[in-house]
Amino acid sequence: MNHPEPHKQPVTTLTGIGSQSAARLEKLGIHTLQDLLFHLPLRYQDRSRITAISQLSPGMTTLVCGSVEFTDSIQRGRPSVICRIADDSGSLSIRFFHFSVQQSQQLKPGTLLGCFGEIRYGYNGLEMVHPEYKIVSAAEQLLESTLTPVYPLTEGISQSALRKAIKQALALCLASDNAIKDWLPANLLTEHAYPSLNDALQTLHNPPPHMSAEIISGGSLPALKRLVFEEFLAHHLALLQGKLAYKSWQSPIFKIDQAAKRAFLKSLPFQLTSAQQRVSTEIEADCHLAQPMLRLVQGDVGSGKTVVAALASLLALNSGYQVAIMAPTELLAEQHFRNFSLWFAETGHQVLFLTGQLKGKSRQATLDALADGSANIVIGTHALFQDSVHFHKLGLIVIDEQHRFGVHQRLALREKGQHGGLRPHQLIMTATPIPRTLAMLQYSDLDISIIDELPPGRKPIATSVISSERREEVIGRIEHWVAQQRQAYWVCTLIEESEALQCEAAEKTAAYLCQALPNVRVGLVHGRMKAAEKDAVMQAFKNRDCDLLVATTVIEVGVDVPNAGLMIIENPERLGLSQLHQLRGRVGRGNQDSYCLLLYQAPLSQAGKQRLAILKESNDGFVIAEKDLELRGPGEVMGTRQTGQMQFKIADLSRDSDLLELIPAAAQLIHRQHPDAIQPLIQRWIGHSRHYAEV
Ligand SMILES: Nc1ncnc2c1ncn2[C@@H]1O[C@H](COP(=O)(O)OP(=O)(O)OP(=O)(O)O)[C@@H](O)[C@H]1O
Repeated sequence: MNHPEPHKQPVTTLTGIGSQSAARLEKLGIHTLQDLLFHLPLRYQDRSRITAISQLSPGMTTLVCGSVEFTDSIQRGRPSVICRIADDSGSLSIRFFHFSVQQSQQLKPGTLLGCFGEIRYGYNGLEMVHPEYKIVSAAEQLLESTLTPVYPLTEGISQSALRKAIKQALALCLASDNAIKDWLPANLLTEHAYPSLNDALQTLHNPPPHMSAEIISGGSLPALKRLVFEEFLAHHLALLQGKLAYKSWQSPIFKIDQAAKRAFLKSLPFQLTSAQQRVSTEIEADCHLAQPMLRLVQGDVGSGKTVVAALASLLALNSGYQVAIMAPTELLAEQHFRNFSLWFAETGHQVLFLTGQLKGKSRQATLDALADGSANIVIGTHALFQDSVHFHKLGLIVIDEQHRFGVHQRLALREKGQHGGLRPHQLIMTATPIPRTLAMLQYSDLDISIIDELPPGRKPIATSVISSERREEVIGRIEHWVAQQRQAYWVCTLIEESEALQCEAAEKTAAYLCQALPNVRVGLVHGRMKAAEKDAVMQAFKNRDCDLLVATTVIEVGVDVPNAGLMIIENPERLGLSQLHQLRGRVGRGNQDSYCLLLYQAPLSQAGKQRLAILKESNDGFVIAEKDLELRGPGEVMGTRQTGQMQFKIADLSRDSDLLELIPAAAQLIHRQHPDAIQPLIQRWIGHSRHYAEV
């Protein structure tokens, strides 16, 4: 093949890969030769030397070679064939299953047999069970000059077929005049002592035998580090690219109406903290430019992000633009709706509510009001960005709790929000402090503001870790608490994926608590209730018509009832620390004492207790997020709970996160000195994802 870019050729150009195998390889995400090159081994086998039989011990996976002494069929237990081989140092039983008569006949006494497999204890001492084997005329024929790669497979593709395909791909793509281009500049490679792309791929697919398999798969090998580095860099560049692309659009310039701002602030029952003021000023500066704002506001639970969003909205409204505010749950959307309706009541701006639950005529009326501009602010869930929603003049999008939506959704929304040649400003709010290194991957397309101060008078939430064996005692405490005119939450957590089970548990708990606490007015809220029902319960709780709110984790974000100062969280051991911190943040929102009881299911491991103790010791979301990262590793923290998280081909966050901090400087260097490398790097690792590159 003399293709100028052989790595872009489909796998069917290889000998032995027909359309059927190609379809199977697609399941591994392999379409082109380059995909094959980046399909790295899971581990390696050492077939570069033969182990003498006398040196074998159980658990070893190794190559042995000996001449056959005898071969016997065994009918006892699972039918098998036992072949005894011997070298100069001793003899070993090899046990085969599913062996045909023909296969056993090949193993005649005196035949030289090489076997690769694991050594175990058998009936008669050590044995090797069902190894890969080869009949040879000399032991040297068994030896391989490099470690043997073991690749992740898919049904219908054997290890040897994949090895052959990758070998061919390497030969075609890495031949000197056809080499796959190395887009990392030489000075970057030298700085980090990384090998070239060509060398890295050769090494990873065919490492020399002196490299230990652990070093390779443990992530400390420069060849692997280099590829991971390149992959992280590509993701970072893609996000930056998205930011630059968005920033190159025109957006409305919001004027700052000082009198309106003063009047608005005066109508609030509190004064802004200096952190809220600082962040508001940063937002004003962004929105005063003709390029769109892309700003993330990070603030710990209860730090007062909502009012900052309201001030940003005021800017848009006073400049004649509409505002869309998206919250991750109906509950939170409803709460924002109530707050905004109250705050903007005097200003004459119309605030509307739109969720998937809104149907028929009222939905149509809302859509009409947004389209003709009679509605100024709309608050809702994902439903805001459905195709049927058209804005008259959308100037600002606020996305609350954005970590729930993930990178891809955020970028998709950015695209949807455009109108009339102008792109709306975007403000993104999150209460989940993401450790700095991970923020680099999640948020490098955003400017970040941090509200690092809580409103005055907040007291730390006293947190206790209590065994579920003391459940009755805890229930007694609620009675006492409610008698003091305070309110409480009881949060039921179950395996998160099963919302149905979670709701069922909450229903049972509510029924039990109703019975156990006859003087306490118990409410129930869970994800399967209709919006109107939920709203009624929440409203009752807010109005103090309900003392104890039994809830699932739907109340995790945003819910704000300052008189509720006691929270019991059942089975906290099932949740991540940051999520627990969010939940706990529902209390401690006023200036009275507040408590959180983590009612764990006994027995709990030492490590589990240690994890919960972190919450007891700290009330700072950033500290907790860092500890969570330390304990669970970035894979867990970023991975499972996030939707739309990044998919990596090679990088593994739990192994490679130490490389993340090198990335911003490398990205700057590429932007400054090698801008031509940006697109190829993005394409190599991410492809033509619209979500990243062009918005
Ligand atoms: N500067 C302030 N002084 C006193 N109270 C404030 C101040 N700012 C906000 N609050 C009040 O603090 C509470 C929490 O504010 P808000 O709901 O905006 O927090 P948040 O940052 O969105 O928290 P969460 O992430 O938990 O939803 C609200 O009752 C709000 O009215």
